[in-house]
Amino acid sequence: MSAAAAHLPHPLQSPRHNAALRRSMRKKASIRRAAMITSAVPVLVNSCAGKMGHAVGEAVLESGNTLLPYSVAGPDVGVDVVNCAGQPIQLVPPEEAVSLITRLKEEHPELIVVDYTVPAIVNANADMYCSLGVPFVMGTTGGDRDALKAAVTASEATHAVVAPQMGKQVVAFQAMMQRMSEMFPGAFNDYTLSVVESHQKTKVDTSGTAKAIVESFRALGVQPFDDDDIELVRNPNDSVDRMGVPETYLDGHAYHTYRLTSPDGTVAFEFQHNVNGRAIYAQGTVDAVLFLHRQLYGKPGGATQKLYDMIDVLEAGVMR
Ligand SMILES: NC(=O)C1=CN([C@@H]2O[C@H](COP(=O)(O)OP(=O)(O)OC[C@H]3O[C@@H](n4cnc5c(N)ncnc54)[C@H](OP(=O)(O)O)[C@@H]3O)[C@@H](O)[C@H]2O)C=CC1
Ligand SMILES: O=C(O)C1=N[C@H](C(=O)O)C[C@H](O)C1
Repeated sequence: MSAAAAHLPHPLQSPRHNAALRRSMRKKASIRRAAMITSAVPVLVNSCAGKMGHAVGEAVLESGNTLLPYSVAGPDVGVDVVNCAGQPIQLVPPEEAVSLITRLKEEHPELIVVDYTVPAIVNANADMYCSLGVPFVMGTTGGDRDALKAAVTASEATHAVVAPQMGKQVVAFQAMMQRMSEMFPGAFNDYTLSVVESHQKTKVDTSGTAKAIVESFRALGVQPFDDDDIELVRNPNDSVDRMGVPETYLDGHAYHTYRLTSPDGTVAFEFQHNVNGRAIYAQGTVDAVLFLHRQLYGKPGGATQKLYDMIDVLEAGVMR
């Protein structure tokens, strides 16, 4: 070493080097965090025997995440195995749900459950996931929604995304109506509301999305309107002739029209969201799974909320 160099600070101690070292350590930590949250998320979908569960199973695989090869199905399911994009999924009866989920949670500590079952069991399933401490995305509609949300909020060990609507653009419309009602409460005072929704004939309940959006119309001041006032179309002929549903989508469509009319009949507003197929819900569900996983494992301290909805997921900017 030359005499001049002997007077220079050792490179490992120079301020510039230390700053570079800190930058490099920060970058490595961020890469480690990113690796953790972009590694495949293990997902159990109940029930892959149903239409939405099946579509979500395929979307999980398509997204490069891990679809676990089991699914809790209904009590009367006629087959043992269903095929999701080439992957066989073993169907498990509801009475084996607790032991299955307990085992899967041990094997996959970052397990997230997705539920697309039936309104009659939505509360029982949510209570089960809460008691098992497994995070879940609840797409199933109906049941007692207040009790469902209260169960998640009160639960000690779990977190959930609960929403009747997972389609990004419909969620954005829902958020817009909610914002409008908060910004301009009473803007539609005394207007008359009518709502008609058409779905496949197998849908057993009233649209959960319509119910959620009607809440905003109530806050905007419309004349008394109960959820029971929502008109349901389940007859395929009416879906085609009256609502304009293409015949190819009779087995999977969701057409909603909300009409607001002023007290003297001189002003009218109409809002529509018409969805054919199930792709936007399946993709949104995967976005919700990744959002929940990121909340739980992607940041120091974990999730800040117990209960999220799809407006939270949309606001996080993570919907594709
Ligand atoms: N959040 C959103 O964006 C969306 C929500 N949905 C909602 O998702 C739900 C499911 O819709 P969809 O897939 O069309 O309905 P399906 O009837 O096609 O599927 C429901 C499935 O749940 C099964 N099931 C019944 N009981 C149980 C049980 N105890 N445990 C596990 N599975 C059970 C049924 O089995 P079986 O037939 O043998 O009884 C059936 O396979 C509905 O509430 C619907 O409104 C739908 C689309 C989008
Ligand atoms: O059952 C369906 O199909 C749908 N259910 C959800 C609801 O009830 O709001 C969402 C969409 O309408 C499709």
